[in-house]
Amino acid sequence: MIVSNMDIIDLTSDSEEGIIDLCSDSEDNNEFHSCREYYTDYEDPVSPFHLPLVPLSTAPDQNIVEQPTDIDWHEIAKKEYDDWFSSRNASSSSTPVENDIKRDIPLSITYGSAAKPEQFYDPNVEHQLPQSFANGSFSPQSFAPNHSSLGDNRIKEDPTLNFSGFQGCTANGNGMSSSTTPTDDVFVYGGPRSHRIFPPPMSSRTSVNDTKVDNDVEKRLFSLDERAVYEEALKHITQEKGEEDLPEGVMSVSLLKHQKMALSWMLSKENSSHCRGGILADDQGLGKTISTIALIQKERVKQSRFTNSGSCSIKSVQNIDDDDVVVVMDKEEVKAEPLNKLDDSTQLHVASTLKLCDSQSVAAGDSIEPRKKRARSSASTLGSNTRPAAGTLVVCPATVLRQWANELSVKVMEGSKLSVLVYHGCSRTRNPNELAKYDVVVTTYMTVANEVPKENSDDEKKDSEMSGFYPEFSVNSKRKRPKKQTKAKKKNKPSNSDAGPLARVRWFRVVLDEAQTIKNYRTQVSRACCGLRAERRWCLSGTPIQNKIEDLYSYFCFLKYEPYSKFSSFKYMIKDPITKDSARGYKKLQAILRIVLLRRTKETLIDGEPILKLPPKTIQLSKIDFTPEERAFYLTLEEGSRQKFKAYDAAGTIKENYASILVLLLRLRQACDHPLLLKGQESDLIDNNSIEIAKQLPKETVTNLLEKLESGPAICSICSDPPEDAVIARCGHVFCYQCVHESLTGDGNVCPYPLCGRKLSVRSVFTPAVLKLSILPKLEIDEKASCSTADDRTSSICESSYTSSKIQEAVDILKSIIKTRAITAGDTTGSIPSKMAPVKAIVFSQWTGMLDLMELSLNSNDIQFRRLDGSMCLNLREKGVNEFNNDPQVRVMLMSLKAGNLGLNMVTACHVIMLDPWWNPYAEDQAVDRAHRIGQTRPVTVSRFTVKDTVEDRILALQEKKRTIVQSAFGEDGSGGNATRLTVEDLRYLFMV
Ligand SMILES: Nc1ncnc2c1ncn2[C@@H]1O[C@H](COP(=O)(O)OP(=O)(O)OP(=O)(O)O)[C@@H](O)[C@H]1O
Repeated sequence: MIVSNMDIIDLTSDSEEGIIDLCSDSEDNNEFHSCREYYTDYEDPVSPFHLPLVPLSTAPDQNIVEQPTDIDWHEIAKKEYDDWFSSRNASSSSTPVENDIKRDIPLSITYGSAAKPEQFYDPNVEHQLPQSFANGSFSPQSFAPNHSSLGDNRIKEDPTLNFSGFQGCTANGNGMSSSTTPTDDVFVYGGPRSHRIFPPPMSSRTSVNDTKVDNDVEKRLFSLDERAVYEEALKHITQEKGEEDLPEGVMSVSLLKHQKMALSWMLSKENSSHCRGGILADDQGLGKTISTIALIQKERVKQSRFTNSGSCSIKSVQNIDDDDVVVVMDKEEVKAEPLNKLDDSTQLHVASTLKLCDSQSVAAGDSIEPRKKRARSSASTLGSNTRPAAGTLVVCPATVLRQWANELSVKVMEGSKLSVLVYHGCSRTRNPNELAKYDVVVTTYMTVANEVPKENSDDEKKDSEMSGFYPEFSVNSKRKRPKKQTKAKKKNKPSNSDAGPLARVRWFRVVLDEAQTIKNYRTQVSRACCGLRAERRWCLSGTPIQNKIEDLYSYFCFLKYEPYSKFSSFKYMIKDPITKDSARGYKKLQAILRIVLLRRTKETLIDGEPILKLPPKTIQLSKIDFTPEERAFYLTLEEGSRQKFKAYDAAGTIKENYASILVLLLRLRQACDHPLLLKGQESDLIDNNSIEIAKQLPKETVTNLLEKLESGPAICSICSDPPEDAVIARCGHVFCYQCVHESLTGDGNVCPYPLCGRKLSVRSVFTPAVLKLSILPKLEIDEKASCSTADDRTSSICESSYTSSKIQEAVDILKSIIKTRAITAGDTTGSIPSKMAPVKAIVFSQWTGMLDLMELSLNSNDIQFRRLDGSMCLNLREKGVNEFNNDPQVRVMLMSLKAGNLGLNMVTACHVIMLDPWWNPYAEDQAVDRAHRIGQTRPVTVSRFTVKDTVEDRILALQEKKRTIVQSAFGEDGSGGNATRLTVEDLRYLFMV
């Protein structure tokens, strides 16, 4: 049985028994299993999906009436028609969509009698039809919508539309009416419930200058854009969801069932013709890294062919610039270096030898021969027009760089080792040929942002800023542009020599780990990732949507998932339908996602069994009471904030004062942790190197920067919160100290502010104290951000020696954990019970100031701990994590939520304490999953702290709202949500106004 993606959408709402929501990721109903059951066991001989392309006018009413299902296809078809028709008529002026389409319309398209029907639809071309249609297995009379009831008057509304002359409506051998269709027929393809209303070809027209008709044509072309998606959906729905495995001796671990399924899906995606890659969106800790390593191994032969001879793949490579030439070079033996030699500036050679076979042997388990690469062109001949073909590039946050390298080494057997280069640090090679020598190159997002130049011109940039979207990156658009334009554009395009090595090779595959890093498509990092040349592209993320549906756009752009990789198309085809009718819009999105996204949660069942036998995770919400002094302090602060908010509200200036209001909220949130957090610790953040750099700036610049930094509330563009320990970059952008340090750690030297992309190092990011010290003889720090709310009664609680209620609660829990004798790990996963392991805990806070205060309390209680935050260098972070994982004396890990929530494996902890709630619940989920993941053998307890009757209670409620949007997009619940950043209503709620 063949269905279209759109059919799925509609069927879900009518849900007959046996028809399951294919798009949902039902927690108690495994989708693959259900799909298989349905499509093999359930036959619907008069399925709407067997619909031929039928002129509406040929459909007699009785066909509709006689349908054996309860679904009124006629009514639905009518509605579809209405929708299509009204949208066609909706806009007469040029929309961004139309503009895009105009750009993309081949100049050769002509109208009138010269029109080529195949521009729109060629019924004689078999591959355009659903299988059943092509095979003639459909029922010709079934479901032909009743044209008469579709309203001829609507057709007549637009007299310029003359559909006569369509010559191709025949379907050989399948019983369909083969008559030439006269005027005013519209053709329905894929079932009357389908959104696929393919327009007929244009008929006699005399002028191409008729704007209105041009728009009509464009609308039609536009709708045809989704044909490929539709056809892909057909494949994915009928396709058996199988499992793939690797032969013995390739990986050092056996793939779990869901990982075999992921491997099968990834293979099918990589070998499909439409969008070669996708989004693996399994929950954190389900093994996305392992599945990806398995994929690399499985496709190793193809990768080898690609890197060896480039030419075999060049035709299938998308986004190839016309100046690209695949170059193959000599490959030398790769020498081994131990993993522990890795430091920030080291390129790591993990494998001892390159062992690749020439033919299909890896998958089949044949012998693996050392690979020798032929030189087709020597490195010295590489000019700006040449790009060596390289293997797989893994891009990940700096924190997990080493973990990736480690997994690539440890999870692969000796005989199948991959050569791995950790490409990171200041002394990394500048030679692209070096990168091409490795099977896998692992790098950071910042390195990519640094090396892959943005390719849109200033005009485009301006246009983007004004219109809110980016034109397509030139790697993509260039392919479609006529040659003349390409030449003209060339002067705006950075030359190869401007780009770093990452941009100067053609990758077989690019994998973005923690792909939510690129969710803001305006950022340099997102645009740089899109600019990488690759044949296959993957996003790995347990939380691909964090705030809003637009988060997906970045991934679609990176994946070149057409037509949604253009913002205008994304908006028109995805965003707008959700705005207009969220239930239907989300259903469509689910279908679109289904083609490129595989998501299983830890609750997913496979064949009735849990996807993973993890020990249970218990979440305890600890509602803490303030002491009377803390309450008094908080109430004073709250009342002041509420009054200010009310004043903004009364003046109708909430939106204008958004940043100020966030600061009010920030203070309330911090007061819940410890009153001292309101004070700021800037005197601690004085870096002599930064002072030296600031001293070299003109005094006027320093004054301006200082003025901007102190002039008023700003929002850190990295975490979208008012900055903790605000710092200003040389280019004038303000961030949290920790956020920008995290972003620039190691080698990142691009300003992370959207659309900025200027070179930046941590030393060129200044605290107010640094700026002042660079121009003043001695520090005169303004204490205006001090604990000014404190009166005599409450001033004692604004000291670092004061243990706040939250800290006390955390310390009490930690003390009780430490008292717990080391326990034998349970055997919940079926693995061999581990030896006696001490009970350990991870403590998360979003503020480094709170971690500082926790440190003081832990020290005074003789609790050994380690710490990880965004301002630490990678070596220290890795050292801290290793010691926590391996030293039995170290019982606590203090982690910044912003820096430590991604990627890390910390299953030695079985207790997680979240000191403060964050707006985004997914950041918290990710943090918790450092401990609750494969390898965890003990039940995990999560303690989430909130202080009673404070803003924190209300944040928890807002978190739930945020979850709605993600659940809606993935079909994980029935409602449609629209949680984005805080709305005015949210703010009123938070301030209880
Ligand atoms: N089949 C397996 N056998 C043994 N260990 C496994 C297997 N699959 C995954 N693991 C281990 O489980 C842990 C989590 O796996 P992995 O890091 O691949 O998950 P992930 O989905 O990428 O997580 P995150 O989203 O947090 O990055 C790792 O320590 C990994 O080595």
